[in-house]
Amino acid sequence: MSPLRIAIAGASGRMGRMLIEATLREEGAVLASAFDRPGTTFIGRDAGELSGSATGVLITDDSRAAIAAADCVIDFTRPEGTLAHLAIARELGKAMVIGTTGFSTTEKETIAAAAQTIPVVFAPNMAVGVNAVFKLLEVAARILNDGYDVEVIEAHHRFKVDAPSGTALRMGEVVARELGRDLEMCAIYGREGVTGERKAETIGFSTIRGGDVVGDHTVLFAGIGERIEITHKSGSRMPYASGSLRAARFLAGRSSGLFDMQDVLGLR
Ligand SMILES: NC(=O)C1=CN([C@@H]2O[C@H](COP(=O)(O)OP(=O)(O)OC[C@H]3O[C@@H](n4cnc5c(N)ncnc54)[C@H](OP(=O)(O)O)[C@@H]3O)[C@@H](O)[C@H]2O)C=CC1
Ligand SMILES: O=C(O)C1=N[C@H](C(=O)O)C[C@H](O)C1
Repeated sequence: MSPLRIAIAGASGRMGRMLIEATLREEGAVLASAFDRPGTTFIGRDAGELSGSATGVLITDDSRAAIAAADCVIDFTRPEGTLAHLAIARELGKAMVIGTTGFSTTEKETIAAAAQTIPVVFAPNMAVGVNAVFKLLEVAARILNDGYDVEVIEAHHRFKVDAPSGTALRMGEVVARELGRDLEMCAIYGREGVTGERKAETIGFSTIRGGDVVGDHTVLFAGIGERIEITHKSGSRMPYASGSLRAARFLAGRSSGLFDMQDVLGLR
């Protein structure tokens, strides 16, 4: 069988570098191309340079040519970049794994529309452990149900541009769905001043940004006389990259459809 050809978008970013390293290690996959936006320092340099291994693949700013050379694009950039790459992937009939976070509702609808013609895995967190936590949250919410206040706390590095994290929002969605609530109606994003007493049906979000924290998430169920905390801590970005390659393999041979890591991991 011919190897799965992978294109990495945002190649010189934190995740881009990790994805190049993971692709080079992945059996049955090859790094077909690596690209970044025009003006980025690493254009024209070897894609392996940032992780210390020569690949012969140069980072290009020609996104169309890079996508054309691959079977699947893995994209961890910014919403506007991802949507531009998605339009090209759709036109060329290529699969796409999207890890970017911070999309608006309308932008998410654009992704869903594209997935009617190409296969897409779109997930705020590709790590197996985080996806296991989503399942644990369903169970916890089902059992605890009433009488526990739900708060989601997340911490990330100082460079992160969106808040709350996509993972924190998904955790909130998972718990809200299980409790029969609509997150859009019950989410509280930070508190300040005289807020009044906490309303029972709300789900609160707290965001910490600092240093090089890779990504920590806790969901707190606070009752009277007891507290339950479900926590995931990332020590490395490699689990996100490995999960993305697993997602790319999952898409091989599919013609269209919108999936997330729960589908990839068979957790539905
Ligand atoms: N789903 C998951 O498992 C995970 C998701 N993420 C998400 O992935 C995204 C990227 O994170 P991270 O790697 O830390 O970010 P970085 O800022 O380190 O990297 C982003 C890369 O994308 C490029 N880029 C920025 N804007 C555009 C654009 N408009 N068009 C094309 N390329 C662009 C950047 O180029 P330049 O340097 O020139 O700005 C850079 O190379 C974030 O949304 C983050 O939340 C992160 C980790 C795990
Ligand atoms: O920006 C990051 O770094 C991360 N972003 C994702 C998110 O917003 O949930 C996933 C992970 O937490 C790292």
